[in-house]
Amino acid sequence: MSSKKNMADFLETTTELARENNTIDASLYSKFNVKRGLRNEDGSGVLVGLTEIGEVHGYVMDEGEPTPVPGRLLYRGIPIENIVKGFQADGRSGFEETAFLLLFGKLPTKRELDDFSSILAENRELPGDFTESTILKNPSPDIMNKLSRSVLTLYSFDPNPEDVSIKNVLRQSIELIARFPVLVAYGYQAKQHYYNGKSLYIHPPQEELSTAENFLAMIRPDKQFTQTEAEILDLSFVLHAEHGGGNNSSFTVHVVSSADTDTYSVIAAAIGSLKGAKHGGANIKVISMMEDIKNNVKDWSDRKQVEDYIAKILKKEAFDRSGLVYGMGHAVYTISDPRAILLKEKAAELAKETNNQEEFELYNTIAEITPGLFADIKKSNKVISPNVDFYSGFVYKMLRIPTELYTPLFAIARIAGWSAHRLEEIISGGRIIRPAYKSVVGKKEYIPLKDRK
Ligand SMILES: CC(=O)SCCNC(=O)CCNC(=O)[C@H](O)C(C)(C)COP(=O)(O)OP(=O)(O)OC[C@H]1O[C@@H](n2cnc3c(N)ncnc32)[C@H](O)[C@@H]1OP(=O)(O)O
Ligand SMILES: O=C([O-])CC(=O)C(=O)O
Repeated sequence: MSSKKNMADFLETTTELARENNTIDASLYSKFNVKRGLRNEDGSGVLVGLTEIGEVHGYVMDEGEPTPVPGRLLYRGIPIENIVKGFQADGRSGFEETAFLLLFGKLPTKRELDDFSSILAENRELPGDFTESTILKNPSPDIMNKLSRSVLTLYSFDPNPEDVSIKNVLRQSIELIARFPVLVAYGYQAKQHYYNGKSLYIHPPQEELSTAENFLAMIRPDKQFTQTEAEILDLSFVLHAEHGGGNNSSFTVHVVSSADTDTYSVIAAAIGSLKGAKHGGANIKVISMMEDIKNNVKDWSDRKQVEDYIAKILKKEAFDRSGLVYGMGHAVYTISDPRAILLKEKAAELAKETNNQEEFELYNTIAEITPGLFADIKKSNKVISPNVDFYSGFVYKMLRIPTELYTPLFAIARIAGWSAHRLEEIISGGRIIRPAYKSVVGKKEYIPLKDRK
């Protein structure tokens, strides 16, 4: 009998095997007209669904070619800028109104908004011994990982988890929208305590506070926050709440919902998608990329020095060697992402107040020079600009929010959009999503074990 291999030795001999036998000849994709990443040849997305929830515009078709235009984002047909102006003019929080709009397809009346806000407030508290048994007993170094495990565990606390009737899915969705800030805040506190040796703070949610206010109170030992901090976080929640059906996590919601599974399974899958560095996880990557740039560029005000370093990143010679400048580029937007424009305005205000103007200028320099460098180095005609993740982390940093919470903050907002897409898939989808993969391996013989080499 051969001696037992340990995992490290086993991987040493099998990693290349896995790579070799999973590498498909790149020319076959064009030969069989495969829409890689569900993208057409011209970069536009393959049309796979209809939605009334979110609309994302980044180009217009001109003589069959996508032509860049400034980005536009609409929730249920209403431009995002008008939604923001509306609640800001009233001096109230906007996330609850936005979640209602996304779920129900209309702006709430005053009465409907009050009812919805108080239902959210009443449902924030976690059930039974959930905090002790699930969050504190099983902390995670990663809050997105903790969030998805918490969501999956909520299944066991739900008296009616499998029922996919609209009324039941709506109930589950509202509970999740209410509880996400609590799950994230407690997951963070557990990490701080068990991994970082800090004191443990479990502040109960307060009924009179908005989603953003509650979140800030729950992550701070003294529960204190300023009105400006709450307003900016609320704005960020509104801007992150929805982005059409095609973004990776909302599409995940459509795909998994179409199999007729439970709400917790669907939302856990979406959280896994959002965590990715090319999707919501980019907001954390931007911060580590900026730290790397700050450490490697001597004079941030010297455009040439910054250019040289960004060129190195694009050539896979610096930072994480992926070749990506995080926070830049988008599958739909070209010239601009309207959310990045609004977040940049907030970043400018905060940078002035908190004396972070030098760093703000560095962000702006990178935003300005990357599109040109990208075009030159990658020989690409794809038009790129800062996306929502570019300035959001910098804004959170100036709000004194710890970095590991940046992607979870995205999830606290996006649960509203995911819930709306799940309902839309259940009500209007009606077919299991099942595209085709062509097998290109050919026929092979089964060889008996004793004859294999
Ligand atoms: C909330 C959000 O999800 S917003 C997006 C957050 N993600 C990021 O900021 C990560 C950086 N950006 C990216 O990776 C991409 O721009 C994406 C994933 C957002 C969109 O990508 P797509 O529009 O689908 O472009 P696609 O993946 O087809 O890229 C085309 C080429 O441009 C490159 N590219 C796209 N964006 C960037 C970038 N920011 N930096 C360097 N190269 C880029 C790709 O690597 C690819 O190169 P290749 O042909 O050599 O493989
Ligand atoms: O639309 C996308 O592909 C990604 C995005 O910006 C989002 O989900 O907010």
